[in-house]
Amino acid sequence: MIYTVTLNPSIDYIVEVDELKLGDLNRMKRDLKLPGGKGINVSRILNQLGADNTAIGFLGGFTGRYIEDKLQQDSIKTDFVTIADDTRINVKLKHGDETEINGLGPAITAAEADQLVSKLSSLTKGDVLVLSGSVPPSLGSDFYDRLIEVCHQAGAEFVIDTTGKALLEALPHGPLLVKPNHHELAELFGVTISTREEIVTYGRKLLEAGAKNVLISMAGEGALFITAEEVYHANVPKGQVKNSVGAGDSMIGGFVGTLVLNGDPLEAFRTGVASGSATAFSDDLADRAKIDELLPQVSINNV
Ligand SMILES: Nc1ncnc2c1ncn2[C@@H]1O[C@H](COP(=O)(O)OP(=O)(O)O)[C@@H](O)[C@H]1O
Ligand SMILES: O=P(O)(O)OC[C@H]1O[C@](O)(COP(=O)(O)O)[C@@H](O)[C@@H]1O
Repeated sequence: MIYTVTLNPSIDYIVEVDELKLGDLNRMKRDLKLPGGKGINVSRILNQLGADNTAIGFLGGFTGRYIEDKLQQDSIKTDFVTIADDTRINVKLKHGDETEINGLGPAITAAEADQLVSKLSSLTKGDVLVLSGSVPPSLGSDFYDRLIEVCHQAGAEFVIDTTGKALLEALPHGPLLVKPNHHELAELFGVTISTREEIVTYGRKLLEAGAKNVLISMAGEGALFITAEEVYHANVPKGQVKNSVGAGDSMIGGFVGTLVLNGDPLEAFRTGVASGSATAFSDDLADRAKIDELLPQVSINNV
């Protein structure tokens, strides 16, 4: 079983304006509310691919209920801890460009945090825990360490998609997959990266530090898959970008779902790229039909 963990879910409020006038009244051209948060997005893609999974984490208040309802409408299995505070709302402003304003997240009590850890007591060998997104400040920056320890004791695998110190500290515990984008990779090492060779150099450092598989996504420039033996590049299909929020999460969902379903890492890479692009070319996250349509357009080359 795959479990996705979203410690900090969100309603993604996507707002489109023709032109953004700061300090003035702007009227929306279009708006859209989506259940968001990185692990939740991964679960939505896993469901499209038919990979059995359960979404867990913290949800609270009217915003939490909205997300829970939406996930149930999509027949996604959930087992969230209900918290007293409201789940956050993240604003995604589309004004020719995309500007994101993400909330810090709700207050989570020690008792609520313990409840989440207890939910993982049934974790066993063969399970995969996908740890995705930011950690609400009230939980403390080392909360992922606690979950990784539970995972380790159970002999389960984990994937981690977060940034900075939390990601670096998770590497020695051997994540099945990490997927920074090329900007996050540069930030992680405090460097500027301008060539593919440099991306490979720093991507390899993530392997050396303990990751089993490394994907580096580069938005419209394709993606790299770095393993202990090989480096592969995938192109991205052509299409009109509608909304790239959730493209990275879709890539992780496509990769992990395919790896668990058929065990072929290159097919997992191809499906990951097709899923990311299918989301970029959709208003909401990708659906199965769009992923299947794009799959034949993704080719993978050894570099
Ligand atoms: N402009 C784009 N055109 C085609 N595919 C895209 C585009 N932006 C994102 N994608 C797809 O989504 C994947 C992840 O996107 P990226 O923006 O790199 O991740 P993140 O959302 O984590 O920053 C890419 O590898 C690609 O497959
Ligand atoms: O937890 P964070 O880092 O604030 O990220 C949450 C945001 O990331 C998203 O999951 C999208 O992530 P990606 O675009 O990286 O795939 C949104 O749904 C959500 O608003």
